[in-house]
Amino acid sequence: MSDLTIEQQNVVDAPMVPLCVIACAGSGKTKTAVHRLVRMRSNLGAARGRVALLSFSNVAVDTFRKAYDDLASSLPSGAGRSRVDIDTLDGFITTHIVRSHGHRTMKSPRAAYLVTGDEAFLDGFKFPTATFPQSIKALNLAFVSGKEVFFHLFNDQIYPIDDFFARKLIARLGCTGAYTHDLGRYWAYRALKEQPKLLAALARRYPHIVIDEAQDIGSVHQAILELLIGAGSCVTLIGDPNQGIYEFAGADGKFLTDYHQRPGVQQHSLQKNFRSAPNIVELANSLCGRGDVAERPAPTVPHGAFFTGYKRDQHHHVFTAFQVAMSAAGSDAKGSAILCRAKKLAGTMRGDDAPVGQGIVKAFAAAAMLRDRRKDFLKAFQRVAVAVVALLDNSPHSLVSQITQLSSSPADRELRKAIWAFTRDKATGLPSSHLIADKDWHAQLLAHIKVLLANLESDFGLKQVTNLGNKLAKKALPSTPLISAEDLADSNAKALRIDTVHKAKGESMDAVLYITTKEHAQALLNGVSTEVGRIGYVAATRARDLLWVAVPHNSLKDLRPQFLARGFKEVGTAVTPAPASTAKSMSDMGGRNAVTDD
Ligand SMILES: Nc1ncnc2c1ncn2[C@@H]1O[C@H](COP(=O)(O)OP(=O)(O)OP(=O)(O)O)[C@@H](O)[C@H]1O
Repeated sequence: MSDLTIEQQNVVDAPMVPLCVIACAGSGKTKTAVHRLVRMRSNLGAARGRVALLSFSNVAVDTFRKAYDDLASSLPSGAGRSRVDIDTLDGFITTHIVRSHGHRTMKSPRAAYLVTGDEAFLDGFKFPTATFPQSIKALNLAFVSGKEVFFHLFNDQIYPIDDFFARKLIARLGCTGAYTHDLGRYWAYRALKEQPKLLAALARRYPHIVIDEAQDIGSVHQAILELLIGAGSCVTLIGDPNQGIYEFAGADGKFLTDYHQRPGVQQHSLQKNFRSAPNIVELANSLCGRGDVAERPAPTVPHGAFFTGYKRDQHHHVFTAFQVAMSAAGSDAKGSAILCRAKKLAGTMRGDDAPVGQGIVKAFAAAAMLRDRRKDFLKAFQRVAVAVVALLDNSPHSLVSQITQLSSSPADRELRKAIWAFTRDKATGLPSSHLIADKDWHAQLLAHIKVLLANLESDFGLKQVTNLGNKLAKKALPSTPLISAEDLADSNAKALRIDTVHKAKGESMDAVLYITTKEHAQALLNGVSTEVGRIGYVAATRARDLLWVAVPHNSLKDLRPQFLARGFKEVGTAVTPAPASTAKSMSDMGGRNAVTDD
């Protein structure tokens, strides 16, 4: 453990009390949390309780699990090495509360199951809005001043849902055993409130809970944690309030920032940034008002924070110029990204095509694109599961969940295997998106689906609908391949990942290009007091060596003085790919004189 810094070591060595660790970007929260976990486990010795380390994404959980497996070998064999649970907070809640005990509170005769939101039977579970009825999937819950409040989001705006109506709708769905992601937390909270023995048993089983990325704890999560704290669990929070970007989902970071004020909570802080070059750490400090210290020396390659302009619909000029700067900086294309705030813009910049086909055929077409273009096999599998179930007659409401969630039933596992095989295998299952959509792709889809449905009937007793032809009609399919010619050519620009800031959270990247609107750039420059400002902060602090912020060309005049005042340098985008010898001049680009305005 000698490679920990003193501040990290202090967290690891702290007594077994609740900690509040406020840590800057790139400060090694992962390493610190895993070392702390090993120490806690070691301190507990043969004691019976388990320790839970919880975070918010599956990627973070995988990283923690690997790191724990490596480190835990240092524990003596009797130290209860395996009495540790590493999971997402929602995974923990689902496993220990909702799936095992939720049905009693939900008044469901069967165990609770998660719905994706696309199941056909959910058409009967909608709530009215000012415009059109919305699916229960869009119903959100928050605690405001200790009171449950129901709402939905539309165009980034929050709209309340009538309390009486929301409760009735949730209860009606609850009776079927079904819950959405948001409602899973609601039922977990209610189950703990209404089943005191369950709460006591859970707190006894988990006397210590450590939560990473604690700025993302929403109000319902917090209400659940408060119950566990009240029942005796010792909860440690680790996070960075400046990276709180889930306010829209009820996570305002206050639980983390105020936690140290509670009696018995020990406060810690991590202020060394291992990720970014010193001038990017300085910029981060200037945005958030902290005084964090860069652990890395300045790289010898061109590096730093730059801004530039782009013209409407001409992002590709910026992409090209950024790639030139990346090669001068020696940035790895696989470990770099173009980021933006909105999912829709990320999709447009990636060239995601508008979905084709209609109804169930559209779902299969989307699945084929997810598999062939995005290589996202899991999402493709989930889409296929929903589409196949929609082709079955009178199937149980929980069937999609039985297929897509890990189930202990051997029959469910076999069914899952069959749907996975269909998703993967282009020759006998979901046809290749390289085929002409309205001819070959659709014909193969029909033929392969018929075989699959026949097998599902013979092996699992699942009957197909009688109007299969109608459900799989060849409507709105183009007479070209589903996948575009550009994708087939696998163009260079596509080699660079394009994603939302939310997706890139927690990652380190060699080079980051943050594409902004004027409003997003202004929020970034204003600091971390708003959510959009914090989104900009998260984008900026992903970068190890190179950060570019691109703003609409016509806002450059207004924003330029503020960028320069924050320490950014200006670059133009009319850069032609240049030999490595231009690297030095890229590093020196700065101020108005060096600008090649486009
Ligand atoms: N004591 C240390 N010595 C050397 N490198 C370290 C140390 N602690 C952490 N690091 C490195 O710092 C980098 C950033 O760590 P990590 O990704 O855990 O940061 P983080 O605190 O989660 O950041 P963020 O909140 O911005 O995502 C990693 O490459 C990690 O290996």
